[in-house]
Amino acid sequence: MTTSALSLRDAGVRFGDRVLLSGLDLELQPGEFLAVLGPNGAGKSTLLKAVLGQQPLSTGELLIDGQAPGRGSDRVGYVPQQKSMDAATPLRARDLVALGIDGHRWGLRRRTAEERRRVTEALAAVGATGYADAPLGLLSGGEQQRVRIAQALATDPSLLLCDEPLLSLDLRHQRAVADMIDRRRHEHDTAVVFVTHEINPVLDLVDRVLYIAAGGHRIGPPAEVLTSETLSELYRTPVDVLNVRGRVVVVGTPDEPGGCTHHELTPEAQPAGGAA
Ligand SMILES: Nc1ncnc2c1ncn2[C@@H]1O[C@H](COP(=O)(O)OP(=O)(O)OP(=O)(O)O)[C@@H](O)[C@H]1O
Repeated sequence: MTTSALSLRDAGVRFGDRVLLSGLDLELQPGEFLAVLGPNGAGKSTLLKAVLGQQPLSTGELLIDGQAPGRGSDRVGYVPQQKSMDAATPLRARDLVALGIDGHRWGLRRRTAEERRRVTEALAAVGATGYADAPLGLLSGGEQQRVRIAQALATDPSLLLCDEPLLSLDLRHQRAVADMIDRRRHEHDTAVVFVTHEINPVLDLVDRVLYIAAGGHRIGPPAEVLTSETLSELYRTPVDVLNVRGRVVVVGTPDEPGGCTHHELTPEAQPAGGAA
């Protein structure tokens, strides 16, 4: 039997009286693409922190490739939420990627030829060779995001964690970044955990969705989880999954500012029975 890239058994996280996650069971297979959805404060980033070994579980068990999580593990690549980089930052794209390989080591030392080759390869794999030596602060948001992904993939991890990697990218760059991650998981069997508020750009790539809300969580294929019935149960309030002008949108969630939608689904992925 294949070892799961990520295994969660009865996993839970609570802060005082506040239960964020409980009874979470998940076996994520190598190469599988899991989208993690849910309103602000639901616990999506906390789940990533648990996988990174930065947040202990309150209950249950978490294994990566059959082993306990640990900080600085080569087995896990992490693309953190995008923060704009200071234009004056002295780091080059190449330096950031190199930190993905040896950032956990203390002190200055000369990088080996093998390490330099891995950095060059990682940059080439995301199409960033052209700006490998450019200062990071001068790159566009989309270019910086490619470099972050190169950094996360430089150690050839078996599990890639992405926290809102499409944030502030235009549609073309969203697609390019999503396709890059998709190619990686197909070519290297890298499992992907992809936290996002906007499912639409990756819906055709996603194998399963983990939707976390105050009423608990659901895991399954998008067409099973993203339905009026399931989301109404999760939010404990009537929520509709609608088809509007050829797009499916989720309306009625308590976290919608001014009633606008936060998920848009493509018509092909419209959950059975979920459209108006
Ligand atoms: N160490 C901690 N102690 C107490 N509360 C915490 C701690 N870490 C996180 N929280 C709380 O847990 C909740 C979940 O936070 P988390 O960042 O996981 O949410 P999220 O689903 O990623 O939200 P967003 O979509 O806004 O990024 C938040 O209300 C946060 O304040």
